Formats: sequence, C-alpha cells, structure tokens
Amino acid sequence: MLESFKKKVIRMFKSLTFLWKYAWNVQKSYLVCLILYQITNTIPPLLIMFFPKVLLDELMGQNRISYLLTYIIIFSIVIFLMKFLSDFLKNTAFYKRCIILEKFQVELNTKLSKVDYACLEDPEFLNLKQNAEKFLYANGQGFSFVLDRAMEIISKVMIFGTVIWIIASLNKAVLLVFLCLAFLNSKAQMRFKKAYARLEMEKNPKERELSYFMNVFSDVKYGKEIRMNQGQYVLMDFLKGCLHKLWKFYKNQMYIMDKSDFFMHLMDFFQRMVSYVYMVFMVSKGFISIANFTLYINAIATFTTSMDEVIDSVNDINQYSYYFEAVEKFMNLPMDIYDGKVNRNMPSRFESLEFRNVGFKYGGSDKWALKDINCFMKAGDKIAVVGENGAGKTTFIKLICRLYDPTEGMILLNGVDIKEYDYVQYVKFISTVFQDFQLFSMSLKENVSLSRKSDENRIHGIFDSLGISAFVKKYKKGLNVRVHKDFDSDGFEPSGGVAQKIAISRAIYKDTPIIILDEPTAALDPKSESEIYEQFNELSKNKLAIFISHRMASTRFCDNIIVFKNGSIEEMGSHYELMKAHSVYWNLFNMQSKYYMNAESGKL
Ligand SMILES: Nc1ncnc2c1ncn2[C@@H]1O[C@H](COP(=O)(O)OP(=O)(O)OP(=O)(O)O)[C@@H](O)[C@H]1O
Repeated sequence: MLESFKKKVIRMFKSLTFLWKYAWNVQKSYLVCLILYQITNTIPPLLIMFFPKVLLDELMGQNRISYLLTYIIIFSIVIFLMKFLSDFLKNTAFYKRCIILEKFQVELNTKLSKVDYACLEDPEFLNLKQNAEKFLYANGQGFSFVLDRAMEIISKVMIFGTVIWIIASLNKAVLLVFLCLAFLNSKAQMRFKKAYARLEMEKNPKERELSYFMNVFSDVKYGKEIRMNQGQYVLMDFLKGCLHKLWKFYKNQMYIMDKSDFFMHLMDFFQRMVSYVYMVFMVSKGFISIANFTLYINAIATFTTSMDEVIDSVNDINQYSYYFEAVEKFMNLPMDIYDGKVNRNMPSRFESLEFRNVGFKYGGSDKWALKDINCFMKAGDKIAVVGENGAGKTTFIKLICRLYDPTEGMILLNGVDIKEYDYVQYVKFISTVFQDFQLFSMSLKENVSLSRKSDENRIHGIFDSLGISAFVKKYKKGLNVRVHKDFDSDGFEPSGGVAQKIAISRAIYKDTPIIILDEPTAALDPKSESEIYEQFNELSKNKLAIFISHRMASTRFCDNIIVFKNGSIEEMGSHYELMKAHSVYWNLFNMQSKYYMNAESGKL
C-alpha cells in the first residue's frame, strides 16, 4: 500500500513539475498571474472570518463609532479590491494559458505527423492519443486546470492552516475529531476519483467510435453511399449502440459521484453535529464570548469547505497524472522511421533502387503481404507493376516510400540500405500519386506545392501541359481558389479526373529522381490517359518511373514489367518477353484485350 502511495505521489509530482516547467518556458506571466490570483483569492475569506469578531469586540467593548466606521470602510475597500483583482487576474490567466495550450496542441500534432505510419492503423495507438488529448481538453480546460488546482492548494492550505490554528485554540480534542473525519473523507474520495478515472480511460475507445459514426453522416465522402444504399439505418444502429454504451459509462460515473457526495456530506454532518453541540455548550456555560463564538463558527465552516477543496484539488491532480502518463507515453513513442539512425548522407545523384530478399507482414498479421522480393531498378527505367487485386503492388510502393520498413531483407538506394539515410532527405527523392490521393482544403497552389511558398509560373506551366488551366481560369482567385467547399462556398470542387490531374501536378512539381504512380489514370478519359503517359515519358526522362496500372495497355510505355502474384514476383521482363513466355502476364493481357476485341467485333 505504501508502495502504491509512493508511486502515486511520484506520478503527481512528475506531472506537476512537467507542467510548471512547460508553462514557465512558454509563458512566465501566466504563472505570475496564477500566483497573484491565489493571493488575492486567499485574503477575502480570511478577512471575512475575522471581521465579525473584530466588530463584536468593539461593539461589546468600547463601542467607538469612528473606529467601527473605519473598520467597515477599510474592510469593504480591501474586499472590493481583492475581489476585483482576483477576477481580473483569473481572466488574464485564462487567455495566457491559451498560448500554452496552443503550443502543446502543435507539439502533439507534430508528433502525430511524424510517428510511424503503421501507428495510424493501430487502435492501441489511437486510444493512447485519445487519452493524451484528455490531458489537453478534459474539464474544458485540460492541463491548465491542474496548474490552477495546484496553485489553489497553496491558497487553501494557507486558509486551512489559519483555521486549524483557531480551532486548536478552542479545543485540541475537537480539532482531532475534525482531522480524523477529514482523513477518512480524503481516503474515500481518493478511491472514488480513481474509479471515476478508470472508467474515463475505459470509455475512450467507445468515444472514438462514436466520433467516427457522428462524422459519417456529415462527411460528404460517405454521403453518396449512405443515400444510394439507404445505409443510414445500419449506421444509425452503430451510432445508437455507441451512445448507449457511453450512456452506461456516464451512468456508472454518476453512480460513483453519488457515492462520493454521500460520503462527503455524511462526514460534514458528523462534523457539524460535533461542533454545534460543543459550541452551544461552551457559550451557554459562559466559557467563550459571543465574539469568539462567531469566529469559531466561521472557522469551523471554513474548515469543511477548505478541507474539501484541498482534497478535491489533490484528487484532481491525481486523476490528471493518469492522463499525464498517457501524454508522456505518447510523446516518448519512438519514431523509428523518422528518427532512425543516420549513417549516410543522401547521394547527390540517384542511380539505382534495389529490393534484396524483401519480405513484409503488416502489423498484427501473420500473412506475408510480400515475400522474397528481388528486383533492380535504375535511373531512366520505366517500370510497370501489374498483378491481380491484393497481389502486393501497393505494398511494394509503400515500402519504397518508407511508409513501412521491410520485415526482412533490405531496400537499397545506390547500393546503400535506405534505413541508413535520413528519412526526410530520402523522401525528397520520391514523388507519388497514390490510388487514394488526397486534396486538402487549402488553396489550389498550396495543394500542388504543399508549401506556403509556391512558384505560380511553374504551376501554370504544369497545368497547361496537363490541360487543366481552363478550369482554374474560371475562378477569379485563380490559383488562390480554395479546393473543396468546407470553408468557402465558392471553393473549387474538381471532378475526379481533374482532381487526379492536380495530384499528378503535385508529383511533377516536386521534381524528384523517382516518380511513382499508383493507378494514376483510373479517373481519366482515354484521351487524357494516353496524353498523361506520353507526357510522363517525356517528363520522367533520366528518372525512375514506376507505374501501377490495371490497364494493361499502359505497360506499352514501360521498358520493364514486374508481375506480382500472391505477394511474390511471378515474372519480370519486357512486354515482348513476357508475351512470349505465355504465362501470368500473357493471361492478364489477353483477358483484357479479348474484351476490347470482342466489343469491336460486336460479340460482347
Ligand atoms: N494496412 C494493411 N493492413 C493489413 N493488411 C493489408 C494492409 N494493406 C494491404 N493489406 C493486405 O496486403 C496484401 C497486399 O495488398 P496490396 O494493397 O499491396 O495489393 P494490391 O496488389 O495493391 O491490390 P489492388 O490491386 O487491389 O490495389 C493484401 O492481402 C491486403 O489485404
């Protein structure tokens, strides 16, 4: 038990020191405001506690009107100033803490953008992220709430100390009873808070699921499917299921709160009974004056509230230290790929890319998505990657892009394992158009350059060559028009084909020695498709260009074709060689051309 208490204290201490240091580094004035706020907040309750005794002493003693008036004026002015100042400081601290929050948000998201891509597919990671975010947002204030609470403890302890001193001067036995009750209460409250926090953690996966199903109905991406297939019913069932499960969590949390409140009020009840019976006895026997009676009664009332507040603050800090653990774990997650050990500088010129005995399994899967992959590609090569669905083509590309590292074997660039290069420098060598490419709700030029600074002339040139300049000219803002309508009702909503050409422009703009196109022409009409391949042939001179395509005709632009089957390379060679081999490629090619020929001869 002592061990777990020690652990708890260490965790709380670690979480607090982290926050203090963080806040101090980002916004010192926030902490100054917080300290001054607590001072101005501590003085009024102490004055209010003592003031009736001062007045009663004067009234029952010398009863000097001028003294009484002076006391009242000074008391009122001090209370007014303290309260105003404390509110002012509280508001100032609020906007100053937003700056700390912003910095923290940026850091969390930066981490998210750099963790291994595989993490984004791992539910455990996503739950951890959700817990870490609780540190930011829970209670509407997030971690700054803990700082406030920590400061509050100082103020409450000052008030509490004064109250203990007053009660001790009345009767030490009464104080002892009070302290025992308070101890019992604090132990119970700690248990309740722990149970509450555990439920909070457990409900995270359901909250994540709920936010997914809530989003499905408003996301235009799903709108068509839902409407055409009347998918709202099944989705609504999921939504209701999540809501119901969460409702159960909330109910259980409130049940814990009820128990906690009951216990707290019960302790309060005993304390009140003891104090009133004792005080009435003391006054009726003439052992204490009326003035001291008011002081003691005020002190006893303050004892309960300040004790409760101290317990509350300690428990809140304790609860947040669990979230802090999630933040710490999240922030310290290794970024294996991003931060990998760099042993080599990137070469100034790209020469070759080689797969040597490469095998790959996705996280959580026993199945080899790729196995025994061996191939050599050099600058200037045009490679087509073909194969049936699920054969491993996209996985092959993802490994080149280092979205994942091979499970076995290695990939070499200019003869050096790509893991030895700095990841950021390495990806500067590659431009890609993925099957599921994405355009962002930013301006058109930012979508192409993916940077705040764009070379507009180059973008215009690329758009001209891809034949999409006319679409841009329709907009007054030109390249500054915002893509999609999420934030601008005049935004540019490109058709599938134009969107694909914008994604291709992004790859051309990046101008790298390796270009990878995964189903780049799926949304293009036959004329555009043919034009794109011809232009690419021109644009990718001296570069390594890798195309994945299900349209076998596109392979005619390539000098080498890699045929995948069940995660392995089944065949490799030129179109002529593979057709001569009469195997997988020949089969795929013939199957497709048969449809065209039959259609032409009217037999389809
Ligand atoms: N993120 C993932 N997690 C687990 N398994 C995956 C993942 N992505 C793909 N796979 C599996 O890996 C295998 C190869 O998939 P891949 O997407 O590389 O095939 P493909 O040849 O590109 O298919 P398609 O032509 O349909 O795009 C498949 O069995 C697929 O189910």
